[in-house]
Amino acid sequence: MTGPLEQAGPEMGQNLEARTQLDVYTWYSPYVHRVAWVLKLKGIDYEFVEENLKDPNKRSPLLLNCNPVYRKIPVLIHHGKPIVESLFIIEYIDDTWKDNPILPTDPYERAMARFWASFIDERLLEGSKRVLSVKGDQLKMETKQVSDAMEVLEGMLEGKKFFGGEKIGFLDIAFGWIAIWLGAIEEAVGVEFFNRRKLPLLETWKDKFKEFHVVKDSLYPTEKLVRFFTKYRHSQLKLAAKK
Ligand SMILES: N[C@@H](CCC(=O)N[C@@H](CS)C(=O)NCC(=O)O)C(=O)O
Repeated sequence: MTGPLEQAGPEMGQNLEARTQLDVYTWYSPYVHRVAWVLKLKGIDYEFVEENLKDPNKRSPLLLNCNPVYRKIPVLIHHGKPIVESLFIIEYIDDTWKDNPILPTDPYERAMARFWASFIDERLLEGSKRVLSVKGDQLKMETKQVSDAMEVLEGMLEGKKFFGGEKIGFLDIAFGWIAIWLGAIEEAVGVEFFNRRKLPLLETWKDKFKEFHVVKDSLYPTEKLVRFFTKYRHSQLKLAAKK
């Protein structure tokens, strides 16, 4: 999926489903999906503007203006002001549209939620990108790091339905890509992160998360993701071989 995402009037929001079905360049982006899940969860209408990320040297003037530092998507434009970085965008949305809050209100709980969300981005999101890009002993090491992080998450689900407790919250949204993307990465690389026996709570959470109404609509066939990650892996390994 893609960005920038622009909050807009109801007429523009009505086009959302059509636009998300048609997106071609960045449909795979977990960062964009997590923002879109929150916008949908809160019932916020928005215009979805797609960015073609194929050529790293070609970025739209809109993206370059909105995110001159990282030149990455997603970006949320609200009242003409851009907000970047998916987790910050989600916090901004939660602070601005108060219905269906997803972050805890308690300051300590909020700080912890931020801590775990950044743990997940570093250890799991970046970790699984590294898994896709290496072979041999390095692959074993990176796979173990991701599996260890999964075990930490399993422990956090003890006695809970969702990471947010009884209902889906900030961490479920931040971790959500795991439920959808990680299995496809396992298949593309031929490794195992999700061991049903070792991680039964995460397995149950994964199934429940995928059933959640805002998530259900955004799922892609696993084969499409596996094909995407296989291609990505080949290009990364080819690049590494040239170095
Ligand atoms: N930490 C950022 C990561 C965003 C990110 O990596 N976006 C990718 C798409 S999945 C991107 O824009 N890549 C373009 C590039 O690196 O040039 C976030 O949470 O929003």
